[in-house]
Amino acid sequence: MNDTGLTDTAPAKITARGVQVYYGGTHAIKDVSVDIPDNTVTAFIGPSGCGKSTFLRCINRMNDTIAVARVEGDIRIDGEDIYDRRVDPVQLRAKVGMVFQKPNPFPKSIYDNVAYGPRIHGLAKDRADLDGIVESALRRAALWEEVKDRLAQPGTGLSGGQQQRLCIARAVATAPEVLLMDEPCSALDPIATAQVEELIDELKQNYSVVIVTHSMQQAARVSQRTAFFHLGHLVEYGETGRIFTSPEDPRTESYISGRIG
Ligand SMILES: Nc1ncnc2c1ncn2[C@@H]1O[C@H](COP(=O)(O)OP(=O)(O)OP(=O)(O)O)[C@@H](O)[C@H]1O
Repeated sequence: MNDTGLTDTAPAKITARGVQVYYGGTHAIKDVSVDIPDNTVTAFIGPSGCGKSTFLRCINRMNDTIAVARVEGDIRIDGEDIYDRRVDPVQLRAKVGMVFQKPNPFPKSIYDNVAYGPRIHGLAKDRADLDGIVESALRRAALWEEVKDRLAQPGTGLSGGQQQRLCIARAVATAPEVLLMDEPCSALDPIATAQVEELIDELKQNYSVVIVTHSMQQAARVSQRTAFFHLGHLVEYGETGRIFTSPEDPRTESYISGRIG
């Protein structure tokens, strides 16, 4: 590992090279290169406005939906350039699922929330197959036992923590390989947060999970690797324990000791 965030060993799931993001005249991400491994939780931390969410959104081309945003550089998943003209962003987002800060279930039943992606991507051959996909996604999101008897009820009727797990179930239902989470616990109480954190730990068995968090405690609890961003730069990236106990860059050290941010 060198200090720019590149690994020399195992092949990375996600590789970024020389990524720049501009919002009109604002240069939000400055020459970021990073290798993100599979079956790992990677945390993005840093002060407000440093670009964590912007960089996360590059990984499933969500910045394409922002008219003033411009992304440059190279981002690959399993070696495939996700910005290649032949890549359909809708297909990409099935492969790279995203969970947002505020739980945002669709105004549909619990079942239909989870079935939505598999339906639009034609992943189920019949109703029984779809039922199986929905059940398996809800189980992966540790929600099945709580909702199996009320699948026809609205997703919006669940508690905040349950809604967030429903959104995780919706994301995993399309058999993604990468899960992006943008402050997924910030609207949750401590008990729901603990449940979602436990779930994140389990999800890494099947996915490369990347989480933006404002909570250093959360980054320390859930992630194996941490990337510290500051003013659009990726300042330091490495094994989470090392970043928190012996950061190499004075900016990282200032942030984790509470002097900036
Ligand atoms: N849609 C947008 N249009 C214009 N500028 C934006 C947009 N989104 C973000 N920015 C700017 O890009 C920079 C990085 O913002 P970003 O939201 O990625 O930071 P962040 O580290 O995730 O912040 P926070 O922790 O506060 O969510 C900031 O200067 C922000 O004002």
